[in-house]
Amino acid sequence: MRKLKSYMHNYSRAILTDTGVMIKDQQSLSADDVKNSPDVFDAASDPFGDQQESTARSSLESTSLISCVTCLSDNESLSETRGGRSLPANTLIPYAKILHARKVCEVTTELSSYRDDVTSGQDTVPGDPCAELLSSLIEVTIAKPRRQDLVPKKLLLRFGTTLVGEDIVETLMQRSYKYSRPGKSILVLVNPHGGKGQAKKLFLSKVKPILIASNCDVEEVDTTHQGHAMELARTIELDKYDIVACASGDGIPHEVLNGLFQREDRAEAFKKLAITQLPCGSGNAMSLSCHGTLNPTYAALSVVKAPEIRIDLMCCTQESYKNQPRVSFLSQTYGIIAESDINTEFIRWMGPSRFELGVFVNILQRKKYPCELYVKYSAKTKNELRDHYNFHKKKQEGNASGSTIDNTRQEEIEEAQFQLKYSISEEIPEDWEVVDPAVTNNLGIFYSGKMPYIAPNTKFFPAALPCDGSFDLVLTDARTSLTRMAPILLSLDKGSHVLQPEVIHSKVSAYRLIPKMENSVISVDGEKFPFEPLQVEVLPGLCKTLSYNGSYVETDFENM
Ligand SMILES: Nc1ncnc2c1ncn2[C@@H]1O[C@H](COP(=O)(O)OP(=O)(O)OP(=O)(O)O)[C@@H](O)[C@H]1O
Repeated sequence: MRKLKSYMHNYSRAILTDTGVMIKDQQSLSADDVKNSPDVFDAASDPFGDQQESTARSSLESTSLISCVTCLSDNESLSETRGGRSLPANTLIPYAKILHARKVCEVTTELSSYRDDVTSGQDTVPGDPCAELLSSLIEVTIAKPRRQDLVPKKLLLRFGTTLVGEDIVETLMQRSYKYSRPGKSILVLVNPHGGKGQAKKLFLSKVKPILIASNCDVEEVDTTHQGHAMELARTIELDKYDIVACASGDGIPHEVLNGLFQREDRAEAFKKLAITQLPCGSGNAMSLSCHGTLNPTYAALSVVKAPEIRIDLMCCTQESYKNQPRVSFLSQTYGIIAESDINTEFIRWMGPSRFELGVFVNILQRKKYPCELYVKYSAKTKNELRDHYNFHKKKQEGNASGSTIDNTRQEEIEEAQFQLKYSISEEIPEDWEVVDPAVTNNLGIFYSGKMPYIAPNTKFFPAALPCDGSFDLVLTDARTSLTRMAPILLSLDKGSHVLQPEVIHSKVSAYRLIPKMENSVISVDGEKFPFEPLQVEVLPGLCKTLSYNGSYVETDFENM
C-alpha cells in the first residue's frame, strides 16, 4: 500500500504540445485523500512493473525524474527545477523519445493479486478521490538519456481535463509513432563473438530493455557458428516477424540477406521483413549509415521509431558460386582497402584503427593492384554524378514528404526483380565501358559501395543514396604522389576526398572486375571472397530496412 500511495504523491501534470509532452508541475494527493482512501491502492508488488528500480525509493524518484526530463529538453533554460522535489515546469519530452503509453488502470488490472486480494474483485469505489485520480493517470515510458546511453524510464502523468483516458493514450501513441508502428515483432540474431565478444552483453544490457519497454515482441537467437545466420534466414517463418535485427557487426546482416535471397519465396521474404543492425560488432557501417549512431541504445530507439525504407542491393557473381549469386548490401573492394581490412585480422585487438594502419602502410609502399575493369555507368563524370545525386535526392525527398507514413502499405516485390540482367560467362555487354588501362594497371584503391559510412568518421561514399538504382565506385591510381594522397586520406571524415582530381568517382549499375595478380584479396561487405573475377549488378529497391530519417544519414554532399 505504501508503495503505490507514495508513488501517487509524485505524478506530474502535463499537456500535449505539437512537439512533445510538456510537464506543467508536480502534483500529489493530499494527505487526507490518501488516509481516507480505501485500500484499493494497496499494491504488494510494484504497480508499474519496473523491476530495475523499486518504487519504495519514490522519495528519490522525483529527483531522478527531474534529471531525466530535464535531460530530454533541448533547451537548457528549461532544466531549472523549481522547489526541490518538483519536476521542472515547462520541460518538454519530445515524442521521438516516448516509447509507450497506457492508462494506469490498465496497469493495475494486470496486478491480479492486487485486485483479488485487496478489492475482492470489486471495482473502484465511487467518489473515491484516489480511484478517480488513478483512472486519469497515464503511465508514459520514455527513453531517458543517462551518461552516453538511453535507458527506459516510466513516468506517471495526468493530462488536462479536456482530453482524458483513451484519447490521450491514442493521441500520444500516434504522435510518438508518426513514422512507425508500435509493438513490432523482432527476431534478434546475436553474434556472441561479435565486437570482440561484447555483442551479447551489449544486447542484453543496453538494447533489449528499450525494445521491451517499447512493447515489442522480442525473440533472441545466438548464432553458434559462421553461416548460422544464413541458415536461420533460409527458414525464418515470415508471418512471425516484422524485423530481423542483427546484434552484431556487418557480417550477420550480410548472412541474413543471403539466406533470404536463397529462399524459394524470397519475393515474399524481402517484401515482409525489414533487416536492420544493432551495432554490437567491430564493423557497424549499416547502423552508422541508417541509424546514424554506433551507440546500441540509440540504434534500438531508431529500430523502434524509424520508418521503413527500401534500399538497393548489389548482386555478386563469381565462377566459384556461379549458380548461386550472393547479395551485398554494403561494399566490394579489391586492392589497398581489401588487404587492409582482411589482412590485418591478426591485429584485430587494435579495433577499427587496424584498418587505418593497413591502408597507411599500403599507401606508403605505393602498392598497386592491376586489373581490368568494365563498367555500366549511371553517371560517369563528377558533373554527371552531381546531377544524378541531385535528381535522386529530390525525388526521394518528394516521396518522403507525404507527411505520415502509411505503415500498412507493403511495397510489392516480385521474383522478376531478382533476375540478373548480365552473366559473368558472357561477353562484356556493348553498353559497358572499359576503364582506362593506364589507371587499372596501376590501381591503388578499388572500392564500390552503397552506404555512405564504412566506419566512424569515414564517409567514404558521401553521394550514396538508398534507392537510386546505382552504387558508387571510387578508384585511385597507385602512382599518385604521397603529397597528394595525404590530403585525400585526411578528408575521408568529411567525404570530400571524392572531389579531389586524383580520385575517380562514378555511379554505376554494374561492373566486371578481372584481377591481374596471382594473389590478393577481394572483400564483399567485409567478408573475404574468392580471389577471381567478380561481376556485380544492382538489384533496385529489394531490401527493406529501417532508417531514422527516412533516408541514409545526411552527408551534406550537395554542399561540398
Ligand atoms: N558463434 C560464432 N562463432 C564464430 N563465428 C561466428 C559465430 N556467429 C557468427 N560468426 C561469424 O562471425 C563473422 C563476423 O561477424 P560480425 O560482423 O557480427 O562481427 P564483427 O565483430 O563485426 O566482425 P567483423 O570485424 O568481421 O565485422 C561472420 O562471418 C559470422 O558468420
